[in-house]
Amino acid sequence: MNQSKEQRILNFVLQNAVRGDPCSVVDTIDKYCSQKEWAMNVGNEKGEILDKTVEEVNPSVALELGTYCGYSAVRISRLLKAGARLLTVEFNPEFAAIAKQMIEFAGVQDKVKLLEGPSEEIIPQLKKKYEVDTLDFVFLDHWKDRYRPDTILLQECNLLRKGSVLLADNVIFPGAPDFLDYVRKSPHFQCTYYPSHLEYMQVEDAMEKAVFLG
Ligand SMILES: O=C(NCCCCCn1ccnc1)c1cc(-c2ccc(F)cc2)cc(O)c1O
Ligand SMILES: [Mg+2]
Repeated sequence: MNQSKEQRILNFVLQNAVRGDPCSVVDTIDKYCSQKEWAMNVGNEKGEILDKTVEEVNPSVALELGTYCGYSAVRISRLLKAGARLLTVEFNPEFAAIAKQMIEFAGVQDKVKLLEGPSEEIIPQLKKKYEVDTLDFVFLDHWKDRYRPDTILLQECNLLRKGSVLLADNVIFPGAPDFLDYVRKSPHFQCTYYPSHLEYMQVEDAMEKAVFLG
């Protein structure tokens, strides 16, 4: 049975990165995906925007929608203070299995909880099943047509508080036009646009930050 691309990425990390060193895992994934096989990790250029936002927010509780191979889960969790945690949601079981191993190899498993399933089912469970009060930071990187409905669902579930920060990947490519329109027109969000490029490519992309105003 031939390997998946995601399995090849994981194997390259297991063979070339330093166990327990999140930065080396991030750099090794970027090396593989820029030189050998493209993959939809947020990448280093947009990753630096992610880093700056996480450092600015310094979240106690963070949510990621769209784990994929765990690149941004490792990237985010390496910046979290002691006791802070990241909940990351992945729908695809194969991706989740790869991400679990990636997170463990990076040594950030104590900060990260990987939740498998559809975001529309998991979000309403966060308070009671996962003991979340409100979310300080949300990274949206899953199906682009789920950004807007899940942002509405987060509000309906009272998971956002005044100052909660949403950061969305790919708002230009593949694009999330309905999400951009929604948050930019909503009186409940203060938005900032960060032009960038698609991971490992010279294609235009961008990230949108949307701060919940309550
Ligand atoms: O689709 C993307 N991500 C979601 C993957 C599935 C999420 C499953 N899931 C997890 C939780 N709930 C649902 C994505 C795509 C691209 C891309 C760019 C160019 C191109 F030619 C093809 C693709 C670049 C990204 O940066 C992306 O993030
Ligand atoms: Mg993305």
